Amino acid sequence: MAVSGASGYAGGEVLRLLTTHPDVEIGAVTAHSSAGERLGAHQPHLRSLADRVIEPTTTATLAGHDVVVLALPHGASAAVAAELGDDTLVLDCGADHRLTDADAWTAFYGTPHAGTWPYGMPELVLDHGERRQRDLLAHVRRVAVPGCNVTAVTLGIQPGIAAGVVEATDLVAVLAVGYSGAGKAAKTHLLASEGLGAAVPYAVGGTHRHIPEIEQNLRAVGAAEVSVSFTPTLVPMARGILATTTARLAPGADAAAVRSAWEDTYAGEPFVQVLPEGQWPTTAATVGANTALVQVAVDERAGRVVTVTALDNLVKGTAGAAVQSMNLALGLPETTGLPVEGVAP
Ligand SMILES: NC(=O)C1=CN([C@@H]2O[C@H](COP(=O)(O)OP(=O)(O)OC[C@H]3O[C@@H](n4cnc5c(N)ncnc54)[C@H](OP(=O)(O)O)[C@@H]3O)[C@@H](O)[C@H]2O)C=CC1
Ligand SMILES: CC(=O)N[C@@H](CCC(=O)OP(=O)(O)O)C(=O)O
Repeated sequence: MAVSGASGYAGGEVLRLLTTHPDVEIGAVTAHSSAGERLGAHQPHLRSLADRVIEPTTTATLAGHDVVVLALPHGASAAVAAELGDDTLVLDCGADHRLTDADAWTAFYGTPHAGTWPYGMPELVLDHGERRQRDLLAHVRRVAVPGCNVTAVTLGIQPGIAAGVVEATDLVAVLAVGYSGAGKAAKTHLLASEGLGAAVPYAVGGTHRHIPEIEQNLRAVGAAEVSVSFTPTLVPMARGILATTTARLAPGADAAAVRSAWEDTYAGEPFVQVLPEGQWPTTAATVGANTALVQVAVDERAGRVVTVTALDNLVKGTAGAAVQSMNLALGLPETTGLPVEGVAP
């Protein structure tokens, strides 16, 4: 198996998970400007791979691998994937192949649409619970790994939409997000003097590129019409997303129906846990784990449901989702090689 973008945050996290995956042998590690350097210079925490040499990302270096993970900047993956055979399993951690609507892609990303691949969110409820997305991932050879913020919002609110206990036309999502979500290349995000001790909103006012992806997911769950107001805020932590999503309670729904919608949706899910009533998720409890922690409550006064999801953007938000989808595509047990325990404090 090859990992492209191996010097970056997402590629590094894929490699960390693969070092303990029993069915995977790590082959080429490739990147761009760091080609020719030791992997250990970029990923000093990956001791067993430290002496690997980063290769350039070319057809030749990726050829001959059964599985290729692409963790490249937006726009770079389509050309690379086109050179890989149809029998190679390619998992794209970038956004290029997530959206089905080419117009929505162009509106939010400003480039031509590269196409649509099977979507790598196994827990996504389809058609009000008839199926889950995992049912569509067996034997696929292309996977679009979801956006990390998208995963947090979708997992948080989808039980209410599937069960019809919330309205999907007035969703408000506000997120606290860690800096690693922006990637190593985002140097402006790394000015410690500005970032430490500050909460910094970005992509405010309906401009964030994850909005059409969230709406696409919630339509797949069963919402006829979806509208989401989405506001992320950078907070001084390396990893983590805490997504708070609120929605109007549907007519006739009550707190008991809301509780059972959330608990029933995630009862059998290995990587999504609805916490006991009254206990709220924290990002700290998910660091390093392929786990999303979810809680829900009804704000009777406001007539709204409030759901909070915490996850590690680099694990359940990217690399863990990639490995989970890889397992499904290869016919391996879905949980293979994926930690559910976090690191604390
Ligand atoms: N960080 C996160 O939480 C998440 C990231 N993702 C997605 O994963 C992808 C990677 O993100 P992330 O790891 O954060 O980014 P980084 O900036 O940390 O890493 C980018 C990687 O891509 C390589 N690269 C840059 N340009 C090219 C190119 N033209 N051809 C080949 N390789 C190139 C870099 O190599 P080099 O260093 O050698 O130049 C580096 O290995 C992005 O699409 C991102 O949106 C998705 C979900 C969450
Ligand atoms: C802090 C930060 O900037 N986070 C990124 C998350 C990126 C992500 O999930 O990946 P894709 O870009 O592949 O969709 C953001 O909000 O855009």
